Order: sequence, then structure tokens, then C-alpha cells
Amino acid sequence: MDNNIEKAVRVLVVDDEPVLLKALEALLTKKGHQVTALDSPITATQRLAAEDFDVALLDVKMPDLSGLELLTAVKHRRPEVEVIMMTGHATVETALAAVKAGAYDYLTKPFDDVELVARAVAKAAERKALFDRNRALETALREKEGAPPADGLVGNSGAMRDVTRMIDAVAYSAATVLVQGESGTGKELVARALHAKSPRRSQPFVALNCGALTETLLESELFGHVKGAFTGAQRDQKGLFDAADGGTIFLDEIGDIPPATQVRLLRVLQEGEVKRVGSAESIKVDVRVIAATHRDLPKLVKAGKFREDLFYRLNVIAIPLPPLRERIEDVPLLAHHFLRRYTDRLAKKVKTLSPEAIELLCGYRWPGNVRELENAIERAVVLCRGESITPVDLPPAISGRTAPLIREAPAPGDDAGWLSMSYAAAKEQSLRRFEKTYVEALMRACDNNISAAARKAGMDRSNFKRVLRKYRTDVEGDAGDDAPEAPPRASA
Ligand SMILES: Nc1ncnc2c1ncn2[C@@H]1O[C@H](COP(=O)(O)OP(=O)(O)OP(=O)(O)O)[C@@H](O)[C@H]1O
Repeated sequence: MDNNIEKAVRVLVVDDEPVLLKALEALLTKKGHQVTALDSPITATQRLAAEDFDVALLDVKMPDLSGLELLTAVKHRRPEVEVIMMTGHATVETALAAVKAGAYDYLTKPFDDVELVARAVAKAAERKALFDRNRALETALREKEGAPPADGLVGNSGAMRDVTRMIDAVAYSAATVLVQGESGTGKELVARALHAKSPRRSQPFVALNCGALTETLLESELFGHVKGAFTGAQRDQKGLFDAADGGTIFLDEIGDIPPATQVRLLRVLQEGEVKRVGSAESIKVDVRVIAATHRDLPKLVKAGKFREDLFYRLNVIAIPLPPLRERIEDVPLLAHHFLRRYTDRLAKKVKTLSPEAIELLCGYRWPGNVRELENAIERAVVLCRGESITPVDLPPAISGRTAPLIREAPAPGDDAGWLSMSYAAAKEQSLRRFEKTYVEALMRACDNNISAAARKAGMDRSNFKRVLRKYRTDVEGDAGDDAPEAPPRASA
């Protein structure tokens, strides 16, 4: 970060009075700020989706969307933006409502002295700069220490950076979040990160796998029950919504909840109240709901298996988590992260992963996603006898001893096939296809004589063998003649 370069403060001004809007734009531009002046709150929400701002100056009374509604939208999308409300009808109620909804300050119109506005913007900008500086320092410190990010989410792919950005942007709001991704992609980790970065972090985080329980048990777990509500209910019991009061509840496998429970959950989301099973009494709760599923909820809605109204209530903010095969560039980072975790935990002296092992990990399809990678590294750390994890320490499915590696690269004209992959995955697969075709052709031309093929390729014999081993299982691991590979070491 270069502290000598002062960035212009990005100010968003929204007011439907054209004269005042122009005047504020001129004043703030003169102060050196980068000003976006808009007369429509709807346009403002669209701009907020695409652009970063430091300070927003919003009129309270506007057509289409009130300033307070716009304030909520700003905080929802970009909680770090400092908001100043401008009100022509300064009542304590409006001011209080604005501050409660997250405004930093409010000003009363008409302004006797416009410099007052400039000073308020400068103060808000200072606060925002402090926030930015703290965040940058935290990140720099973590990077220097080589530690994973505070939220525990490892990954530097574009997809994971989008996820982290999204978490940062929405953690502060209490809006419901739906995390969608295959099993093992890290949905629970995202939910925990959202909680850890939210103002609720000191309150409980409660998780429940909704797919694992029968309807009666699920309802009783979620909402609690009173004595006699069903057979076996021998006393009153609080539910998880009660237990999570003030905090966050994480509902995993939300697509699996039965229709009756969907109705009850919808009521909790709409009214912020729970009724224990068997009781007519409503209990107020303040709980942020994060739901997750590996299923296609819109499809379930279409099939009439999931309530549309509940889907919209849950899907206020959607965080899609791509499968690991679509962010292969995260594999080495994750592998090293788990290597550190398990060498510490298992007190082993394994220091690193060999380039061959990394290559195999990057070529695998990871149907079980990050969880499968974590298990593979744990197993490899247990099996490893030296300081470096090599292909023999990896499960056969990954080392290629029993199963094919990642799917073939799509054919040249297969646009849909190419576009289903990230740039890194597409590049990786094209390279593999090229390597495979090349070494196979070379081996055919050289009657399977590795030394001759290596010479023809202009490669060192052991390097050539390293490449060849990726595509042939009959090539031995060490220097020697061209005899077939010795049987693999026994694996756990
Ligand atoms: N980006 C990541 N960085 C570090 N660890 C990760 C990451 N993603 C997942 N993990 C780890 O992988 C394992 C599986 O993650 P998690 O339980 O969050 O997945 P999930 O999507 O909720 O799975 P399921 O749908 O099967 O419940 C956990 O041990 C988690 O810590």
C-alpha cells in the first residue's frame, strides 16, 4: 500500500431537488472529491451494485424510494460506506431511525452554511479511510505471517475472491443469506465467516443439518416444544432459534425440509417470532438466518417441492460456491494449508509436497471438493515417511493408479465445454491434452524407449519420465532402465 498517494474521496449524492443536487456536486468537487450526483434513488442502487463509494449523502424524502429505504439498501450492499442523511423535516424519530439503520450522521435542510456539509463529508471520509487502513493492515499482517485469512477461507482464485468480497460486504447486515454449492465446497465455513465478521460475533452461532432429522424432531429442534406436544415430549424444551437469539442460525440442507416445516420457518422469517411445537404463544427472537443447500432450489420450487415465498425470503443474498474443479488454482494453496494443519496435529515432520504430487492434485476432478482434498492430505501426512509428500502417498484415485484423471479437454469448437471451466482449469486441461498427445506420439516413434524419447524431446531423462508417468502407469519412479513399474506401496 502506498501511503503517499492520496485517493480522492468517492462521494455519492442522491437528491431529487436539481438545484441543491447541482450545488452539492459543485461544492464537493471543489473540495477535491470524486462526486457522483444522482436525482433518482433507483439509479443510485444500480450504481452501488457496480461501484465503490466512501461516503453517501442521501436525501430522506424522495419519490420511488425513501432515503431511509435507500440507506438500508446501501448498508445491505456496501456496509462499509459512511452515510449522511439530509432531512428537511428533522424530527428525533427520523434521526433515530436513520442512525439505527446505520447512518453515520444527519444534516438538516436548508443548509445555512454549505461548508457544514463539506465538513460532515470530510469527517465521514476520515472514518472510512481509517476503516480501510485497518483492513489493509490486518490483511498485510496476515499475509506476512503466512497465516490463512481470519475467516479461515483459503483460496485466491477469482471465484474465491468474489466469495470473500461478498462475505465482507454482507456480514454487517442481518439479511438472510443462501449459500449454494456441492457437498464439501465450504458452505458451513462461509456461514461461520459471515457470523465471525458480523456485529453478532460475540453471540451464539448454531448449526443444524436439516436433512438428518424426521419432521417432528426437526421442528422440535428448531422451534422447541412444550410438554406433551408429542409422544416423548416429557418437559418444555427450548429450540435452536431460542438458543441462537442475538446470533446466527445456520440451516444446512434447507432443500430437504418438509412442507409443514417450510410454513413454520416462513412465519419465523416474516414475523421474527417462534411458536414452540404444541404452544400458541409467540416468542420474539432476533436471529440471522443463513441457509445452505447442494440442491437446485429454483428447480425444487418449479417442481412444487419447495415454497416459492420461502425461497425468496431465504435468497435475499445468494452466495454461490463453485466446485473445486472450477477453481483448480486454489488446490496448491489449500493443499499446503491442510499440510500445515495435519503436520501440526499429527506431530509429523513432513515439510512440503513434491511438484509431482501437486501436479496430480491439480489434475484431479475432486468430486468431494475441499473435504476430499483435506482427507487426501491428512492421509498423505499419515503415510509419508520422508519430508515431502510424493505421488505414492496420495490415494490411488488421485495418483492415477486406479481411476482416470480430470476429464479430457473439450474439443476445439465445443464453446459450451470450454466456458464451463475457469481460465485456469481450461489452460490446465489443454496443457494436459497437449502433453499426453506429445509423449504418446514420441514413445510410439521411439519404440517405447524412454531414453531415446527423452533425447528426441530435448529433455533430461528423469524430467521426461516425470511427464510420462502422468499418462502411463507402467513407468517406474526412479532412475534405471525401461522396466515396468514396481507394484505400488500398500495404501491405507
Ligand atoms: N476455502 C476453504 N479453506 C479452508 N478450508 C476449507 C475451505 N472450504 C472448505 N474447507 C474445509 O473443508 C471441509 C468441508 O467444508 P464444509 O463443511 O464447510 O463444506 P459444506 O459445503 O458445508 O459441506 P456439506 O454440504 O457436505 O455439509 C471443512 O473441514 C472445511 O474446513
